[in-house]
Amino acid sequence: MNTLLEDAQAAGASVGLTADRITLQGGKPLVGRIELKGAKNLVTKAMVASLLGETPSELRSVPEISDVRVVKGLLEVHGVKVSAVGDDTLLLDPANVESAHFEVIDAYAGSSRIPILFCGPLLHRLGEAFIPDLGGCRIGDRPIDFHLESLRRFGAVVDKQPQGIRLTAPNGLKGAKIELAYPSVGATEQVLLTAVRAEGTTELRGAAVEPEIMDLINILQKMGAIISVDTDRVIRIEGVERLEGFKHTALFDRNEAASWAAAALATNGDIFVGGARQSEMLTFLNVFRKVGGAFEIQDDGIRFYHPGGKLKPVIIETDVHPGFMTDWQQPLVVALTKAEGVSIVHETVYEQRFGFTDALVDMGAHIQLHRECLGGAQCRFGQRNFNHSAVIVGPTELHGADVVVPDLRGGFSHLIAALSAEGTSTVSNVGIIARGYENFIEKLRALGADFVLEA
Ligand SMILES: CC(=O)N[C@H]1[C@@H](OP(=O)(O)OP(=O)(O)OC[C@H]2O[C@@H](n3ccc(=O)[nH]c3=O)[C@H](O)[C@@H]2O)O[C@H](CO)[C@@H](O)[C@@H]1O
Ligand SMILES: C=C(OP(=O)(O)O)C(=O)O
Repeated sequence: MNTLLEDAQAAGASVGLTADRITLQGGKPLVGRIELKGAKNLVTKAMVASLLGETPSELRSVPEISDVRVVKGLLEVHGVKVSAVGDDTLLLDPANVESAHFEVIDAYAGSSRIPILFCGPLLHRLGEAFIPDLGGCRIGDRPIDFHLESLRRFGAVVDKQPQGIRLTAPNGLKGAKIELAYPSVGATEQVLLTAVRAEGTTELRGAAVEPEIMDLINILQKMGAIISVDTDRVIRIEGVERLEGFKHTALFDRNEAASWAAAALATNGDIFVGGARQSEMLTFLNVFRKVGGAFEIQDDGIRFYHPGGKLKPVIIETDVHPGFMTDWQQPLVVALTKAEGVSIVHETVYEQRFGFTDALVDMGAHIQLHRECLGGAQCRFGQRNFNHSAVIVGPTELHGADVVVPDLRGGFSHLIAALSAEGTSTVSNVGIIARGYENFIEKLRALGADFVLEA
C-alpha cells in the first residue's frame, strides 16, 4: 500500500499541483466568490454509469479533481473512450468495452473507492470483472461486505484473490430482494448500477437517499431505467434489456459548498459560493445559522458570511441523509473552536474521522476525543475502542503550526485553521485535497488568502 505522502503526491500531480506543502499566513478574512462544479460523489459514479449505455454519454460540470482522473483511467483501461469537450464536459463512449488484465488494472489499486462500482456494469457487459484493492480516505475500516453480499444475491460469484476481487456471473444477473443493515451510499449505488440491467425486479430496503444518489437515479432514468423511490428508504428497480447513453449536468458539490461556508465563518470572512443550492443543504444551513453564521440564498448560489458577534456552540451528530453529513464535520469543527462554549460532535458514520483534530490541538484548540456516544443519542458504535465523539471548548485563538493532511476533508479543515490562526503555518501533503476540491489553490488566491507553495 502507498504511503500517505505518495497518495498525496500522485493525487496532486494528476491535476497539475506540483507543491506538497503550503505555507500560509493566517488572520486575514477570506472574501470573494468561487464557483462550484459537479459533486465528486456524483460525477465519479455517473462516469461508471456510462458503461451501461449502448451509446455514448455526455457528462457536464465535471470538476478537475484527481478522483475524476482515476475513474477516467479505469474506464480507459476497460476500453471506454473518454474525451474532454470544452472546460468541463466529458464524452464517454463505451463502444469497445473489454476486460482489463490484472497487470494493467493493478496500477489503480488503492486509488479510490470507485472501482467497486464497476462490478455490476462489467458483469453485464463482459460476464466478468476484476476489482483492484480500494483506496479512499482512511477514516475507518470501510468494509465492502454489503456490496459483495448484494452482488451474490444478484447471482454473481465472488472470488477474493490476493490482488483484488474477481467476479463472474455464470447464469447472468437476476433481480433480488436486498436489505442493507445500514443505509450505505456505496452499497446503494452498487445495487442501482447492477439492478438496472438485471433480469426482473429488485427491491432494495434500507437504501441511502443522499442527493447524489437521487442524481444518479436521474441519470439512470435518462438512460432508460425504471426506478421508483418510496419515502421509507425502499427503492424498486425493474430491470431492462437495453440502456442508452445519457446527457446530464452533474449536481453541485454540496460538500465543497459546506467547506467554503465553514471557511468564511472561521476566518471572519464572506464567500459567495456560486452554484450552491438550498434544498440539498437544508441541514447544513440550519447548523450554520445556529453556530452564528449568516447566509443569503440567491438564484445562482449562496453567500456565506460571518455577521459579526460571537459564534455559538452546538451539539451535532453526523448521520446519513437527511442528517448532518459526516463530510461536513471536519471543516465545521474549525469554526467551532472559535465558538464561545462547549460544542460536541458525535461521529456516527465512520469510526476514525477525528484524526484531523490532532493538528488543531497543535494550533491551540481545546478538543478532547471520547469513545462514548456524547451529545444525547446512542449510535451503532456505542462505547468502542475508538474515538467517535469530540468535545470542543472555545473560543480559542489558534496559532500557526506545521501540520500534515491526513485525509480529504481533514486537509481542507487544516487549510481553514491555518488561515484563521495567528502567524505562519505549514500544511503538508496538500495533494490529497486535490482528490475532491477543484483548483483549491486558485480559489484560495481569489479569496485573498496569503500563502506560498513549496515543492
Ligand atoms: C465516493 C463517495 O461517494 N464517498 C462518500 C460515501 O462513501 P461510502 O459510499 O464509502 O460510504 P458508505 O455510506 O458506504 O459507508 C457508511 C458506513 O457504512 C459502512 N459500510 C459500508 C459499506 C459496506 O459494505 N459495509 C459497511 O459496513 C462503512 O464502513 C461506514 O461506516 O458516503 C460517505 C457517507 O456519506 C461519504 O463520507 C463519502 O464521502
Ligand atoms: C470520504 C470521502 O471520500 P471517499 O469516500 O472517496 O474516500 C469524502 O469525500 O470526504
